[in-house]
Formats: sequence, structure tokens, C-alpha cells
Amino acid sequence: MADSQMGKDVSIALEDGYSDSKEHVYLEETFYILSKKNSVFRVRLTSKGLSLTKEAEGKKKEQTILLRDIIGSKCMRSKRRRPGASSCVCSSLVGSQQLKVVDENSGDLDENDISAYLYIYAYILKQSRRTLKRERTTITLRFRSYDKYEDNNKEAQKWRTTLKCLIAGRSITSVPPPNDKKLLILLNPKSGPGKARELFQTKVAPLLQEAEVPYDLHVTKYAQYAREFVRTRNVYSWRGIVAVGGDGVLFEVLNGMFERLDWQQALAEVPLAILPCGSGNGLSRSICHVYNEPYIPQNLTGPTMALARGKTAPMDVVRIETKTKIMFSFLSVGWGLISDIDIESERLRAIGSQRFAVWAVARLVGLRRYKGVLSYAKIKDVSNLPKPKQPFTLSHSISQDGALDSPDAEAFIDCDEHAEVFTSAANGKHQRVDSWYSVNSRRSAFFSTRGSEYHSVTSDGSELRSPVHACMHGPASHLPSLMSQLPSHWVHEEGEFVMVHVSYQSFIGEDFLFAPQSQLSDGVMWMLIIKAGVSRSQLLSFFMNAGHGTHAEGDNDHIKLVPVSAFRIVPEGSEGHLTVDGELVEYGPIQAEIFPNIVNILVPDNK
Ligand SMILES: Nc1ncnc2c1ncn2[C@@H]1O[C@H](COP(=O)(O)OP(=O)(O)OP(=O)(O)O)[C@@H](O)[C@H]1O
Repeated sequence: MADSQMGKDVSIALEDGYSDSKEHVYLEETFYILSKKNSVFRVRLTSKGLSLTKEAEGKKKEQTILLRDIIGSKCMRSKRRRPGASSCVCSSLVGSQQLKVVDENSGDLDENDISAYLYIYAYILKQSRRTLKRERTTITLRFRSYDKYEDNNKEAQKWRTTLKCLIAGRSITSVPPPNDKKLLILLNPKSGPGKARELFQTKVAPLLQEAEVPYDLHVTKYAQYAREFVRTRNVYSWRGIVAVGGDGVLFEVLNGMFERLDWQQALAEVPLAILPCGSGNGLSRSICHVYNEPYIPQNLTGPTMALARGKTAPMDVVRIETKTKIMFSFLSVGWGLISDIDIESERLRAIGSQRFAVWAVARLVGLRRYKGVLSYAKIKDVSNLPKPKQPFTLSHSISQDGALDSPDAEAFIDCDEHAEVFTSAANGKHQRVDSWYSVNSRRSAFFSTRGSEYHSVTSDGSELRSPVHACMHGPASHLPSLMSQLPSHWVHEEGEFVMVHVSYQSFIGEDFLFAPQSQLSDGVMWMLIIKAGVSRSQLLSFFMNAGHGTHAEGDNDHIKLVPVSAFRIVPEGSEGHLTVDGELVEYGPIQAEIFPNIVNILVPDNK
């Protein structure tokens, strides 16, 4: 029988009533707690997770750490004590406070301790006061049934391999599932208040290391870097592409994918993900909302766990046409008040998401009106939507070949004459160069995830770049061209507007629950229309209620939220802001239509 140590920092969420008879038990062992005499833990590794039954003084208490909350594990040995250290090296029981472990291959290991330690890392959901958050828990199991380290290690490795197979959703084998592909991480150091590097190093890298997820990290050098990168590289060599920053970097990644000739295959095979370090973070907030994952600004535990687990879900994408460009969007299109706030508050970037609230007050004082024509295809019943069609039966178009149903096809040429392409990564890459560490004074061991690489991009411009035409591909439009007449069943509204803002996600920013019903893939865009004539007090309560998603409720002639599948905005004049996913686009006519299930996105494993 193996005797064990449960580390002092063990803190485990109770899962009452979690003894389902269908649960399959893979491994079972009894461990003793060193700090508490007469306490025994029966530990079972099951299809549900790690079940720990504590038996003390005739009483039993069962706890389960769910598999979905476990991120990884590691086998360790005890560390050699310093000569002259007081405790006796012959002691077979090491007090929990004194336990120091090292990697099983370390030269600093204690040959006298034949135990093998299995560290299991979990991030458990805990309710503390009114907020739900994930707490890190380490379970330490000490295997020492046998009198040779090799045999104890074999036992610990068996647990580790089984756990790895279960986490990966693979059948149980005697070798751990391979982690053959890395994640591609594109990090915008300028996003939000400029803390993306620091957040990645302190919040993300440690978790990826515990989960043994290797990655290639590229820090963007300038705007459009991520877009060019995704367009020109062999994206199939990564198991996912992660944008670290605000929604703007993911917008670049998405559009870079649509600039590839093989966009269909690339989007089908390579999932996308976002780690929120920007000021708006609408998509990440929405994903957490849909998957009941707590969203805590600058705490990236939940989104990082989603990267590690690799669960994907389909997401809708909206195809947008302006006079000269075609682009694809995952979050929103805005005209008027919210876009003005978004763009004009740029100067307050240093204060993070607070910038929106501060600028909202300024814009309410100097309220603007915009003249124009709004047209949309209304969805009559959102409760009874047909199941979205599979996207890859769609015909596809490129925006430069005249195949678009445009009378003036020239206007839709979307080739960027000035775009450039990178040559192979080989010459610009090093193994974790020190420039990374210099950003934060703390040098970290977290970058030791085997196989991960840091690619310097702040170097001397030694990457060779050559010009290339970037053309937008993607599914063909079902709409008439931007200047042509719309179908007769569309609704038209002409007049003065304070804003029109359309989103296909539940949140458009961390604190703005724009469309509570919205799902990642439902084929619906939610159009918020605020007409001129709305009073300042109505607008004030609109913003006050935005956090709860009740901003468009109640009897108000000036504010309405309409589900649509396509729309067109034709603003009058040339003064104003139009935004797509928070990025400024040319001011003028714009139209959009939704394509369901086009992209696969990494999501939390909570459902
Ligand atoms: N290295 C860089 N230097 C300057 N700009 C960059 C760089 N990398 C990316 N960008 C640009 O920065 C802009 C903003 O990026 P991002 O969306 O990450 O941050 P944000 O605007 O603060 O966040 P959010 O979109 O959530 O409000 C994007 O338009 C992107 O193209």
C-alpha cells in the first residue's frame, strides 16, 4: 500500500452528491496524511475526475476535483538537503512544511528518498462573497510502496499518464498522448494599457507550463503584423492561433485567414482564440458569458485553461462591405455614439477600460446626431431559428475578380498594394531571448515549457520582407452591391440617429451586456437603434443599465434592439465614425451579412 503526503496547500472544493454510479474508476489507491494522524485518503481517478474520500475517526467525507478543472500534473523527487541541515536524511517521513521537490531528472535530487511525488494542478471554481473565481490547488501524492525509486516512479507515472489521457479525452494507454503541435501566440504589446507582455508572462505562461502546452510566441511589431503573419505562414503547423491583446488583434488574425486562398481549409482546421489584454475585450467577455466561465479583468486563468484543453466551438462571422474594402468581423459594427466614444477615447488608453465611461460622459454633454438611411432584414422570430447551415458548402469569392455582384467591381478591389510578406521565420527566431525578460524585471522559469519558443520581433528588422498583393477571399455575398437597390422585404428608416450599433456577441466590452440572448453561432446580429430626440436622461439610464443588459428594455420610442440577418447604413455627409470590431473604417455606405459557423474558436470546457 502506498503511503502518501497530501501537500499542505491542498484546498479542495466540495462537490456534494457527486457519486454517480456510472462513473468509471481507472485507478485507486490509499494515502495517509502525514500532518493528521489516523486520517486516510482513498483516492480514485475516475472518468469524472479525482475523487478523494477522507476517512478520519470513523467519518467519511468525499470530494471530487472535476477533470475539467485539472490542467496537468508532474512527477517529482525530493530535493537533496543542504549539508548540515538539521533534519535527518534517513527519516522516511518528511514533514509537509519541509518538502522540497525537484524535477525527476534534476542533478539535485535526494538519492535517499525513494518516493515519487505526483503533483496535480487544478483550478477550481469557488464562490467567494459574490464573485465566482478559479483558485489554484495542488494535490501532492507521494508514492513509496516499493523500496526502489524506479518502481515508485512507475506507479506515479501510471497515474500521470492515465490523467493525461483523460484530460485529452483519449482512450487510456501506457504512453501519454503526444503534444505534437504548438500553439501560435501573437501578442500585441500596445493593446489596452500596454500590459499584454507582463500579463502573458505572469498569468498565462505558468498555466501553459503546468498543462505542458508548447507554444511559439511572436510579439507584433506594428499594426497589421498579425494579419500578414497569418496570411503568409503555414498555419497548419500550429494547433491553434491565439491573439493576445484586444479585439483588434483577433480582427487582424481573422482577416489574415480570409486573405489566404485556402481560407476554407485553414479556418476548418486551425481554431482561433483570444486572451483578453485590450481595453474592450468584447469577444472574450462574451465567450465567458456563454460558457459560464467567470470573467475577471486581467485574470486570464479561464481563457488560458480553454487554450490548454483545446475544446472548440463554431462561431459566426459577418462579411462587411464598404465602398473600397471587404472585411470579416466577429464582434460589431458601429455608427455614432458608441463608435465616437471608442475612437475618441483612444487618448485615454493608459487607463484601460475606464476610458469608455469617462468619454461617455463627455459625449453625452455634447450629444451629436447623424443623418442617414438605415435598412435591415429583420429576423421575425429569434426563438425559432432554423439550425445554421454548414458553412463550407458556400461558394467562395475573391474581392478582386469581378465575380462580386457589383456594378462597379473596381470599387471592391481589396488588394493592398503596400502589403508585404515575410520570408520564413528561420532567420528572426531565437530561443527565448533576453529582450523578453527585460520588459519585466523578473526573470521567470515559466518559459521552460518544453519546445516553446520566443521569437524576437523587436530586433533589427533583419527579417526579409517582399511585397505581395493581399486579396480578400471568403464566402460570396448574397446581398446586392452596395449601391444597388435592396430587396423589398427589408425595413428602411430614414432620419437622424444618435447611433446604430450592431453586435453578434453578447458583450461588446467588458461591462456592456449588449445582447443577452446572443450565442456564438446563432446566425443573428443584434441591431441597437437610438434615434435623435432621445433625452440625455434616457441615454444616461441606457448606459447605467448596459452592465445588466436591460438598456433596451422598457417603453422607449427612441431606443430599440432588433434581430437582423443583414443590414446597410448609408450616412449622409462625411463627418463621423464607423467602426468594425472597434477598429475605424472609412466613413460612408456600409453593408453586412452574417455567415454562420465559419470559424472554430477555443472555448472553456464548462458545458
Ligand atoms: N506592435 C504594434 N504597434 C502598434 N499597433 C499595433 C501593434 N500590434 C497591433 N497593433 C494595432 O493595435 C490596435 C489595437 O489593438 P488591440 O485591439 O489589441 O487593443 P485595444 O484597442 O486596446 O483593445 P480592444 O480592441 O479590446 O479595445 C489594432 O488595430 C492593431 O492593429
